Amino acid sequence: MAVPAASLLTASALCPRESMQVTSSRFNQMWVVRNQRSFNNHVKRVFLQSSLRRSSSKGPVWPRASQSNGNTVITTEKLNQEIGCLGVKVEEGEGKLPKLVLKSNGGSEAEIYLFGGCISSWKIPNGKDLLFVRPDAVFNGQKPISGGIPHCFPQFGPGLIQQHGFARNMTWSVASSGNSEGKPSVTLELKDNSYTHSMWDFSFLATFKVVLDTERLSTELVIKNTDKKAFTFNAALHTYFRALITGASVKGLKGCTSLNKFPDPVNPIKGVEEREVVNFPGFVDCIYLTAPNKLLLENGLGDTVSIENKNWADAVLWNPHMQMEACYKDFVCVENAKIANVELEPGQTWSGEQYLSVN
Ligand SMILES: O=P(O)(O)OC[C@H]1O[C@H](O)[C@H](O)[C@@H](O)[C@@H]1O
Repeated sequence: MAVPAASLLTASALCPRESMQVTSSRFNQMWVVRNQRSFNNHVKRVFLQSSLRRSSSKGPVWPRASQSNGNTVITTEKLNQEIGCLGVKVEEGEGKLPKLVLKSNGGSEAEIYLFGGCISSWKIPNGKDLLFVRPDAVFNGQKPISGGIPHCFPQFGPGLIQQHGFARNMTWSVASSGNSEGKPSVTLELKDNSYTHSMWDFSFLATFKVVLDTERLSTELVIKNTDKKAFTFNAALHTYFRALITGASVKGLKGCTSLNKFPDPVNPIKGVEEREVVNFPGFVDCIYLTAPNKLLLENGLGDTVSIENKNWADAVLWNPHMQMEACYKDFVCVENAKIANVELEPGQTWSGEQYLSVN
């Protein structure tokens, strides 16, 4: 299946600083004046906490553009000066965690928490947020954000390290930002540190590029082996879509080999999906191997979301049903995944692209 031509690369030009300052500096100044004190306090707190944790080889590292060691304290103003540009700014999010806010010329919006490199919101021009954050999600920089598009890396799990890996549990830094023809973009990055080495003893560079178009949210995850030895990993984008569970369904999985993790997640039942349209009548936790590059989600709220990908070989459907009684009716997870291990020799890269869109 063809992947949309709207390539991530075409939107990669950095913002011209001069035009960025003319267009967004007043807004940023106003925001900085209003928020700098509490935000800086948060920055100091995070820095102190992470310094303490670093001494015991644990915990997130505060991000910095042009990061060398990740330990430098940076203010909102500085962060905005470094990465803010037309359609991209830094704001204080839930729990005072920093988030990037992207606004396209076409009226769509996205929010990305640096903690977890997690896209928490994707609003199409009519204001509907097509992503979902669970009501029990915490924004304390300690636990992964339960919602939006969390990363599962370097394992989907279950496996030897924490469920879904550590990437959703660390603070990513901002490598660059840009705006091409009204489409804002940011590239986040995550590198190994003592925390990751304590679980998975390899050096890596993960970059995550996000481009927001009017009706499309594109991402590209690139994993590079920066070690001297080969490593293997697997990964997923654990996307939570807002939905009405009784009306939600996914098309495109018929014929795929399925690994049904219900009732025993450690010994999934192998089968073949025979349904044209897969819905969510109860607990669902199922891996689909070699899924097509395009799935269609009817979210039950009147939207058809196209979920396209390049190189995310597999898919996962998940809904916890009564295990999460308070919210299971309001979302489904349709995840692009790479379940089989990818092996990377030193210097090699792997990339996976995801394109979410509505008509
Ligand atoms: O609660 P989490 O760690 O975010 O994981 C939530 C779920 O994610 C995936 O979809 C897995 O297939 C499930 O087995 C898991 O329970």
